Amino acid sequence: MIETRDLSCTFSEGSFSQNRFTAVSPISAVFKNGGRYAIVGESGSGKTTLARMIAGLQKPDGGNVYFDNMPLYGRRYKARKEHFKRVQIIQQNSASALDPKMSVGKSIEEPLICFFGMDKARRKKRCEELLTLCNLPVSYYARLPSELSGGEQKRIAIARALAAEPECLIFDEATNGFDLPLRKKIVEEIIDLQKEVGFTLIFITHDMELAVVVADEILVMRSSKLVEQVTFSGDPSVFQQPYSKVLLEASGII
Ligand SMILES: Nc1ncnc2c1ncn2[C@@H]1O[C@H](COP(=O)(O)OP(=O)(O)OP(=O)(O)O)[C@@H](O)[C@H]1O
Repeated sequence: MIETRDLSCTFSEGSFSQNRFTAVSPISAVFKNGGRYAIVGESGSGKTTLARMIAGLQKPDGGNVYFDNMPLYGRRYKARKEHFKRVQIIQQNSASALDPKMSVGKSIEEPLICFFGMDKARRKKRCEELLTLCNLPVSYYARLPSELSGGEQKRIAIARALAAEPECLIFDEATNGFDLPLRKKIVEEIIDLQKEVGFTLIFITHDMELAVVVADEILVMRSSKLVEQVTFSGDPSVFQQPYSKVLLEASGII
């Protein structure tokens, strides 16, 4: 189980400024193993920063992230390999995170070497399994990222993340530039993968329409704050806060 307790983050307002602004105000939330969660809110509300703190990539200013009650951050925090195995994050610019000179196969094999020390033959086999799992042909093994479409690059990023066999996968939706059918297809694929593999899914989006499809637990964020966290099973009246209703209305759900 992942828990954030009073987790907060501020950033400097500029290189020459002493002032700081709050990207995430203290947030306490629970993410149970194998659950599907969505963090939804407008651009700049702090969703990615919250996710990056959970992923061990952004040190908080206050509070902590707990994995089965063990705190992640200490006074001399250094990002640790075990944590990256536990939580994988697919960030908005996942395609550009792929090394353009590295073949798809090599990219997916990196975590297999790093986390499992697999030999060449086992790596290749596992890599082909992951490509198939992510609806890609095994013949893509030798391709370069530049030889793939945006949607295919996203699937490679997902396959690479799953290679680590994480407990939790954070998917920063960011299908900017993708048309709606492709966004929906990738979302459907993520849900299918979650059901098949069983990781905890934290799905970040500004689109309530996607959040209600993906998640059974929805966290609504606005201006760095957690507005509410609701368990959702199809009935929009569970949302109590006016801002959540604005998002539901904007998506045509109510
Ligand atoms: N490394 C950073 N340094 C300074 N400011 C940052 C940094 N990262 C994020 N911010 C700022 O923190 C605020 C929250 O950003 P964040 O990316 O978490 O929001 P978001 O809800 O994920 O937005 P989006 O949906 O547009 O990705 C924004 O005002 C952003 O400009």
